[in-house]
Amino acid sequence: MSSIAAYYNGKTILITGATGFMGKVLMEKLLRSSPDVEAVYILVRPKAGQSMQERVANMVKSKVFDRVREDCPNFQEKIKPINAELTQPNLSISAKDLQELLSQVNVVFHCAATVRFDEPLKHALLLNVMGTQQLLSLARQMQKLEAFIHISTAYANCNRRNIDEVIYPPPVETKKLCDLMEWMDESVIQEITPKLIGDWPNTYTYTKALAEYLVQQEKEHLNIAIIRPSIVGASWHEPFPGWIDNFNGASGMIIAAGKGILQTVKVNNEAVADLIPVDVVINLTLAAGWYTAVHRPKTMLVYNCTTGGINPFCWGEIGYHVISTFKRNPLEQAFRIPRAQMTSNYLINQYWIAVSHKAPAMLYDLYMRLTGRKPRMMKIFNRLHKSMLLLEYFTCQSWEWSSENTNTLMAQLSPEDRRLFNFDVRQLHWSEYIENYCIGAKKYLLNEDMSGIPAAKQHLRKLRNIQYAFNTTLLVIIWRIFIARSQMARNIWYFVVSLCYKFLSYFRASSTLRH
Ligand SMILES: CCCCCCCCCCCCCCCC(=O)SCCNC(=O)CCNC(=O)[C@H](O)C(C)(C)COP(=O)(O)OP(=O)(O)OC[C@H]1O[C@@H](n2cnc3c(N)ncnc32)[C@H](O)[C@@H]1OP(=O)(O)O
Ligand SMILES: NC(=O)C1=CN([C@@H]2O[C@H](COP(=O)(O)OP(=O)(O)OC[C@H]3O[C@@H](n4cnc5c(N)ncnc54)[C@H](OP(=O)(O)O)[C@@H]3O)[C@@H](O)[C@H]2O)C=CC1
Repeated sequence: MSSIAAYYNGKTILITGATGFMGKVLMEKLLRSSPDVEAVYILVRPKAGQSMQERVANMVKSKVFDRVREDCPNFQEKIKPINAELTQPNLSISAKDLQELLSQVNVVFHCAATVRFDEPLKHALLLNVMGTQQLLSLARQMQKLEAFIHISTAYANCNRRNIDEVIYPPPVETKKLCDLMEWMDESVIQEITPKLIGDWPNTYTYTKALAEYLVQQEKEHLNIAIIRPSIVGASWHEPFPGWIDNFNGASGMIIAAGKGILQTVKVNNEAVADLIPVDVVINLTLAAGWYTAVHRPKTMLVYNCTTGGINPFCWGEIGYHVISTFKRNPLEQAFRIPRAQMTSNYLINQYWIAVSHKAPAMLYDLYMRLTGRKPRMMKIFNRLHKSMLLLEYFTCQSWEWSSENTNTLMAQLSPEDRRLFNFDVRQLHWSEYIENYCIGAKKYLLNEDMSGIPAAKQHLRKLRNIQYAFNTTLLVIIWRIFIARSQMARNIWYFVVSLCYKFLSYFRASSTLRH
């Protein structure tokens, strides 16, 4: 029997961020592998006009729980939602709920965070740092707590090239920064944010670095481990190959490439693309929870959860596999044929943006206007360019993460645990993974049926014909203008035409002689 699965049976778990991408996969795996888990408390806030109860009811119906639904049809009875808002004092948890949590919880998995790169500093700080601090002080009061697992990011220390499994000194004293945020005007904060975050590319990675330091400060009082995943992508195997439900990380760009919208992207083709499948991260998280609770390591362990050092794959190779998969399995109603110019050269990239993004968008919008419809392509491209600008920091350079703690943990697992909670990325076959990623994005994110592929291929053929016709017309027009204006161009043109004519006459004469 798996020790990890056995450990969670009978335990009470608290998960923050359970409605998010990783939280859902964590909850699913936990409920499926340890069906006798006592209860899984999840902190959920009402959102977009939906109450907490409505959100949870919708969530448990989602595809991600299909496997667990089959194995244990009453799995949702184990899920106990708690109304909470991590940015509010005491997390906005009612006194009754709080008592229940403090007396019951054995393991905390803290996944909630804002992952947006453009989040205003104040809000990122409130949620990623102060929210974590509040949760830690709650955890200190939990009577039966055995482990606290904090999900950070491998890019929390992206201002360094080599990142070990240690906590680095924080860029600033958190308390001072929080005090500043309290009295300073929002617009001033916005203005000084680049100065405050310094070497960090965005408020997300900066606040995750601050949160790591806070977590470490609790190591004397709590049994803690930190997991640092790199760019979390679609699942490798579980619950289904290619399962994905949001546009974060590389997913949005992959889909934009499949739709033929993204035709050029600024990347260093040789830089390592440190993608990590979501199920690998979750297996490591559950294994680390078990190890922290059962073996109680003397020091707080940080686990870098990355692929680059073990099984590297470059952005250039990702681009190649994404495009070839989408040519074989096209997305519906593509804007253009999938193709990707990938370069780290600013000028070349700007050229391709003008030629293959802006020009087609303008032409398309003109066509929409002429046919009495609302233009929308330029707006989509402006949004895409904004996203590309925020992501290029991660696609134009490489980092090296050490993974000793992760490897040591793997060595501690029984063969059964290693099979059920596999996080050995040496076995990852990239081309197969990328293919499943693209198909998963098509099926689970865009809700496209695989039976629509012949029609999508037909649509691509139509786009190819339109493109050929357009290019030929353009070439003829340019040439006609050129000939009309330049004597030299005319001479070249007559020379080429007479050469062709002579060649044809010779060919015809020699074939007549042969007969
Ligand atoms: C050949 C190709 C190779 C690929 C080669 C490049 C890969 C390049 C990856 C680098 C990856 C670095 C990753 C760093 C390492 C971490 O730490 S990964 C995790 C960290 N967080 C993230 O990835 C989040 C990054 N995203 C953001 O911060 C924000 O989305 C951005 C980029 C600022 C854009 O903000 P925005 O313009 O306001 O757009 P956003 O609100 O996100 O989306 C608006 C709507 O469009 C939808 N949407 C977004 N994208 C799409 C899409 N593509 N299609 C359809 N709908 C979409 C959204 O679902 C959303 O819908 P609603 O929720 O409004 O209904
Ligand atoms: N995705 C990735 O590529 C990576 C993620 N990580 C880390 O993994 C963790 C999970 O990320 P991921 O699942 O992708 O993120 P998601 O954005 O999918 O999920 C974030 C979760 O946090 C919750 N949350 C956000 N704000 C609040 C709030 N104010 N109060 C309560 N809950 C809140 C969200 O709830 P709601 O549904 O209500 O919005 C959601 O459940 C994060 O800590 C992130 O930093 C690390 C590396 C890469």
